[in-house]
Amino acid sequence: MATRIRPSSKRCAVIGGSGFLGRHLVERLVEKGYSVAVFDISQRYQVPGVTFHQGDLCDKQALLKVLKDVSLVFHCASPSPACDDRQLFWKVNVEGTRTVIQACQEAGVQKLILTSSASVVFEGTDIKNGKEDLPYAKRPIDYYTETKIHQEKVVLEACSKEKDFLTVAIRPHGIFGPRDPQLVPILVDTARKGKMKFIIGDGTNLVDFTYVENVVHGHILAAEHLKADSPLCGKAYHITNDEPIRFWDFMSQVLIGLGYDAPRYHLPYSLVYGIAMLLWMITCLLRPLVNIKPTFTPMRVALAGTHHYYSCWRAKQDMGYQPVVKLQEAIARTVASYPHLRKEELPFLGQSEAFCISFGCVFSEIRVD
Ligand SMILES: NC(=O)C1=CN([C@@H]2O[C@H](COP(=O)(O)OP(=O)(O)OC[C@H]3O[C@@H](n4cnc5c(N)ncnc54)[C@H](O)[C@@H]3O)[C@@H](O)[C@H]2O)C=CC1
Ligand SMILES: CC(C)CCC[C@@H](C)[C@H]1CC[C@H]2C3=C(CC[C@]12C)[C@@]1(C)CCC(=O)C[C@@H]1CC3
Repeated sequence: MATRIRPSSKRCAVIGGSGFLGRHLVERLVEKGYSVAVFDISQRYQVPGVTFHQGDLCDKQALLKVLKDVSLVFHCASPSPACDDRQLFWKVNVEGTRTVIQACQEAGVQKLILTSSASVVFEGTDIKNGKEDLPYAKRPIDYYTETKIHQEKVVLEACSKEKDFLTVAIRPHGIFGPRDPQLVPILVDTARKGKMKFIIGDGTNLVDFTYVENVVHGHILAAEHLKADSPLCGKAYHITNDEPIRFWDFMSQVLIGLGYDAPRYHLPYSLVYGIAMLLWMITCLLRPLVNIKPTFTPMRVALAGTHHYYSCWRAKQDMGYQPVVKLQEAIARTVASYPHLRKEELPFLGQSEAFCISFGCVFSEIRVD
């Protein structure tokens, strides 16, 4: 019988390595002396020593070519939550992840680290210091979350010491940092349209925002501690900054840092959530004709108006996790990294005019892409 030669434990692949988190992860892995192969549907950068493989993770043959001499795989690919395309989420996050697992097992990969999400337990109601044993959301708010739940289950169930294939899921929350295509750009876009004048709810809700380097650190620690006799096998781990902050304070700090005004008028949470729900249903009905993308989706409103912060005690205990960049330093670095999103000085607009325009915008403007 032919014996399989084990690839070095420092040979890894990053599926989704062209994305925001993926690229930060690749850069850190290279710094730590790993040899890295990136697998992604698109290539957006080049790093010396990193090989790029363009392909769809739903394509097992394409994956096999990359995974054949790799012992460790990070899977951080997903369609953007903003696309709200149920079929695509199922195809990539659930079916595609099954394909990734099969390809890993056939290629002899020993460890798979999945980027899941703390949102897998979020149903739109308060979560305070949530632990990993909270049940999965029975009624997930959006299709993205629905498929992240199935994806995490599939990966954790595949963990098998007998098959020499170990898996773990990292659940970050609200990742931010340089090059993020989501949080800061959407926030600034919303502010530029005059829609960031309002605080949804009383503004005291605490939330986790996690700096990308801390998320990367959590992934690498998980990879290095995942062994047949370790408690990590088949488990999920919250990775946060361990400094919950008021959602609206975080938004305000980023906005002010970039030269925009902080939101200050309050709107009742249930009113905004109801309107967001109504708008979402209308967009679904109209979808065969036009693709409308409202800024205030039910998920975003729920995230903006409820407490949702998580304990990372399990990661501290099992893998020695501690955030490496504190929140205030992380916000400062992030703001400094977006000079192109700074506010350009515009002619002065009176406070009452600004209020009327913004109030109208929030409810009336729907963007048609
Ligand atoms: N950004 C956030 O706040 C959070 C993100 N996550 C998870 O972290 C992971 C990374 O997210 P981001 O870096 O923010 O997203 P991103 O959109 O920047 O990166 C995702 C990457 O996946 C690739 N991809 C998508 N479909 C693919 C396919 N079929 N085959 C191969 N590659 C494909 C994309 O091209 C992209 O490069 C995702 O799994 C996401 O669910 C979890 C919690 C919070
Ligand atoms: C329009 C404003 C009310 C909000 C602007 C900022 C939001 C775009 C972001 C605030 C919290 C973010 C977040 C995610 C995406 C961007 C935000 C909604 C996720 C949904 C990304 C994917 C996940 O797995 C969970 C994240 C939670 C926080």
